[in-house]
Amino acid sequence: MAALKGPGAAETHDGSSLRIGIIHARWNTTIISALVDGTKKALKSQGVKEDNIVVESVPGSYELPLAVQRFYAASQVQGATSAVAGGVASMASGIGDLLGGSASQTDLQGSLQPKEPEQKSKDTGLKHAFDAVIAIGVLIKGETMHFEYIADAVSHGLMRVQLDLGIPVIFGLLTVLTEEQGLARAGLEGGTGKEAKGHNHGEDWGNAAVELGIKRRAWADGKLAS
Ligand SMILES: Nc1c(NC[C@H](O)[C@H](O)[C@H](O)CO)[nH]c(=O)[nH]c1=O
Ligand SMILES: CC(=O)[C@@H](O)COP(=O)(O)O
Repeated sequence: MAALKGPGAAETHDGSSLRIGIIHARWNTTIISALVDGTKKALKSQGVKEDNIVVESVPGSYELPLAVQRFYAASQVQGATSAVAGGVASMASGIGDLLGGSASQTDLQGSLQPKEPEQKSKDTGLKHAFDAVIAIGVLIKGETMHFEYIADAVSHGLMRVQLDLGIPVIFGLLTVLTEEQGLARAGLEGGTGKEAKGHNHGEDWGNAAVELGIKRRAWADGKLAS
């Protein structure tokens, strides 16, 4: 019988034009690493290219809301800078065209020279602002009220950043009462090897980022599902 609880079958989308940011806390690293892996696996299965997944970390979950905000702003700066650089490059190539130098390279005597092989940039990823940011953290209840305060502050902080920025901020925050609960939700129930069981919630977060990234773009163009 299909599971009653959970997001159901993920919608499939072509994520090949998306640029996704992942920002994760480092507290409870074993669980975090599995969640980040699960997230990346889902992103890639929906067509997002490795080069277009940018991963950053912060010490703890409390740092996530500000980090998402600034991380996204950095991607906007990068997008604007590369657009300007692209404009200058195309102007330069236009000047080259006027001088007759774009199709072939000539030396001063005018003899035909072989064209230099095109320089392949090492960084081949997209440079536009992120289409979605996935915030990942794991809060485990301890002896004090620390957990409750952080869980509340981070949840509200991430929602606020999401609405302020108008971009999908995927809520990848586990708020669990025990380590076992955290391990199970990262697909690590029963161990970290082949025996590991449990649903890795990172996969849902990756799928949600692609779906929302694509839908937000369509909505921005006034396109609605018919
Ligand atoms: N207890 C957990 C924390 N605590 C650390 C805070 O998030 C924060 O880094 C610190 O207070 C400095 O501002 N973080 C988690 O991600 N998970 C926890 O279980
Ligand atoms: C970092 C703290 O404030 C720490 O004392 C929280 O303790 P607990 O996780 O046991 O509530």
